[in-house]
Amino acid sequence: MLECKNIGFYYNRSNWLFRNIHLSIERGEIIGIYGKSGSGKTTLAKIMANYLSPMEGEVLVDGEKSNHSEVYPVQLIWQHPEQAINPKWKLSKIFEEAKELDQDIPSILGIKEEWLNRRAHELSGGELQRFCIARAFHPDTRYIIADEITSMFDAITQAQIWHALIRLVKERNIGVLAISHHISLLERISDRIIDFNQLKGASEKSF
Ligand SMILES: Nc1ncnc2c1ncn2[C@@H]1O[C@H](COP(=O)(O)OP(=O)(O)OP(=O)(O)O)[C@@H](O)[C@H]1O
Repeated sequence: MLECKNIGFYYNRSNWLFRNIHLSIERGEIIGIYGKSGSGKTTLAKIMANYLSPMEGEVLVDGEKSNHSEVYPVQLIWQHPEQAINPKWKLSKIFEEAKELDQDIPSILGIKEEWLNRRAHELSGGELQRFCIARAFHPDTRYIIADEITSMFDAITQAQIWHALIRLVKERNIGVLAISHHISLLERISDRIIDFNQLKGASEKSF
């Protein structure tokens, strides 16, 4: 289980962004989360993926705090794939770096052989995002935080990407936190849905 226990965070000492966040994600479960722009969803995602440290509380991954191992078991996928991939690299380098990736992952995600010889700016955002998703499926990954990962794409691309991602996480028993402003998308993909504002307001309740 991926657990947020009593998490509190601020960027500015005089103004807590949120406090008392309690949230648990089981392996194999997909939780959808929505909420007002600027409410702190991306910040919580960064805390859960160990990019930021909370001022209060702790994140436990299957009962353990981060041990700063090489590959963190919680992988974050961002909204903007073009910012997550070095523009100078040929895409084949993504897979050269991620040597331990299962062979079947690129084809499940619809990654075409011919894309591997191109650089990031020679692919569309939807094509590029498939590489970011593939890379997140390291054998050590147990949880994925998906922060608005398809919001820039058309409905068909969005459906294709989520269809593949759900197949991969269910096969591998990976827990997912999906952040989106599109509640209709969350309704289609999630096992349960949480309003981030409720999460922020719930001092005692655990989600
Ligand atoms: N590095 C930073 N330094 C200072 N303030 C920040 C920083 N990053 C984010 N913020 C502020 O923290 C608040 C929460 O931002 P965050 O990106 O977590 O919200 P969000 O709920 O994900 O928003 P959106 O739905 O628009 O993506 C915002 O007011 C934002 O301006």
